[in-house]
Amino acid sequence: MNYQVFDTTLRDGGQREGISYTVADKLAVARLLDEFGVGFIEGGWPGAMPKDTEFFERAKTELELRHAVLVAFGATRKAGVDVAADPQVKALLDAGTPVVCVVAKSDIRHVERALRTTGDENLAMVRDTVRHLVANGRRAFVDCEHFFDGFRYDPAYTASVVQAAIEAGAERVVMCDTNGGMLPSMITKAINEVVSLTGVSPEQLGIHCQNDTACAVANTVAAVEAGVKHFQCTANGYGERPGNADLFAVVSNLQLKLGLKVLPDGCLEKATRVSTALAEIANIAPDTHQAYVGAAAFAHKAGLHASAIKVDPLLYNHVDPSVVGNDMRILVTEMAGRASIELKSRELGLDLAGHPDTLTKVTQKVKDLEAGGWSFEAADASFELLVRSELPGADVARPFTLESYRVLVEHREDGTVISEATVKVRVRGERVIATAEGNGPVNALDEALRVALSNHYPHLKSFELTDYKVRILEGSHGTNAITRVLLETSNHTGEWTTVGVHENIVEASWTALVDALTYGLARTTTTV
Ligand SMILES: CC(=O)SCCNC(=O)CCNC(=O)[C@H](O)C(C)(C)COP(=O)(O)OP(=O)(O)OC[C@H]1O[C@@H](n2cnc3c(N)ncnc32)[C@H](O)[C@@H]1OP(=O)(O)O
Ligand SMILES: CC(=O)C(=O)O
Repeated sequence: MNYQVFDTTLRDGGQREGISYTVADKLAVARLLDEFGVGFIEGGWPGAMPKDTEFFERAKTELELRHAVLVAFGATRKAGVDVAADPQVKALLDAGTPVVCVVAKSDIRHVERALRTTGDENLAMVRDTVRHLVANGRRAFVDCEHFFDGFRYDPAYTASVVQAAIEAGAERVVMCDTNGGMLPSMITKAINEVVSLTGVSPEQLGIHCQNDTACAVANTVAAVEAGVKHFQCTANGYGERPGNADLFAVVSNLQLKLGLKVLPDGCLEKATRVSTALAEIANIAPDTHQAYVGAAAFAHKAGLHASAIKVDPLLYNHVDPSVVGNDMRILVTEMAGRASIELKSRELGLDLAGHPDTLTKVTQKVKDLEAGGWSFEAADASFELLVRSELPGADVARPFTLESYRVLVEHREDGTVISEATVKVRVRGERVIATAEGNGPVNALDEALRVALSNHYPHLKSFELTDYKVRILEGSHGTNAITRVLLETSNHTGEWTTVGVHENIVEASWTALVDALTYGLARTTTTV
């Protein structure tokens, strides 16, 4: 493959606030990145952190990579120090990777003020380090820190760093937008100028963009369009400050928009799964709105979109979601039209194509309910029950009818608070009264209802309430706010979400609870 996809999730990605990979995490991340087909995995800075040193040690026996080669990251030798005597450079060789990437100063202001040395000594540091690495059998890449800022300030000096690295044997010189302040047009201009100033081919250059202008992906793509074939990215854009160029967006753009083959066959469709798995390991909630791989990347809310999608999904999707392993979803909200309802119902296994009246009724009902505070967007189970109840010959068998319920909350002298609920229901012709305690009113109601239904529906036992979200919505008069409850229930076959809305939180919860049990029982009994 002509292109070098260089991943630095384990090095620059780890510089994101909140991420702290263990060595086991790092090994797991490397395996996933390899599965995704990247060509290079920068694993960390051996010698700087014990965890990174251990990672490279363990990688020697525990990592079997199919696509990628491992890269150790470090810095050029210290100013005034013999390269062979520099312990950081020695640690890079000890890591035993085929490739080493060293960061070098390429902005004369940094050389003089941060390194506190001369331009000539910095060039010698670059040359010595690259030659030493190459002499020890390593492929050497050089990350030119603050390349674009430096090139604007003193083009001749920055160009001389590039030339020094190439002449010493560096395979790639990577132009880093370290402060992330560039825009795509600035990247293109600088690359064209550096190529003509140095005579270095764009193919010998690489790109590494921080995301401080929110342009890291665009800047990376611009560099590739300018002829650069090595690009550095991180999974999900993790990295220092606002992060780096998101690997998944960059490779998807290059493959799907520019038609460049940057990953091995069959890898791009793993993007969504790998992105989510890497978020789990980083212990960061996946960004649902992330381009290409987010859960909402192909989620459509607007009725007009749905009506066109009904004709052809590509009318409102920039690519087929399956090419990156994602799915399209239709959201049902007050913005839905009949087409949204039809498509969402189809997603849930209900064909409403021959039921125009039902479509109209459900659409209006959703709009009316949402105006009153309901939200079906995240409550597919309640939506499905609503559709089924509007179908001709309504096919939802309610497992019980309610006569009444009552909940008491008791604060005892010793400070404990106990809730007790009594429900009176009719189940298959039988009147049942059941009472139960719980740690809160909703828990007590749930318990009491289960007791009441358990003889007729023994598999209710497997249902578990897994999430309970409450949102207080402003009422029109300020004082009469209403409550929306979203309830997530699961059993061994899956999970489902229901919604309830009322001025009274217990009643809102009861509505969501009844839908949860009704829906769950409909899925697990043949009687419904
Ligand atoms: C742009 C980037 O993101 S590059 C990646 C940056 N990543 C990290 O810094 C994470 C890991 N870093 C560390 O663990 C530590 O900073 C270490 C181990 C590398 C160095 O720690 P210390 O020796 O305590 O030095 P400290 O961090 O205070 O300062 C950095 C030193 O490296 C020098 N340095 C900075 N860049 C370079 C370079 N490209 N080549 C050589 N030396 C460099 C600085 O001049 C400074 O030297 P000094 O100690 O003689 O003043
Ligand atoms: C090397 C690097 O991470 C940077 O310059 O941003």
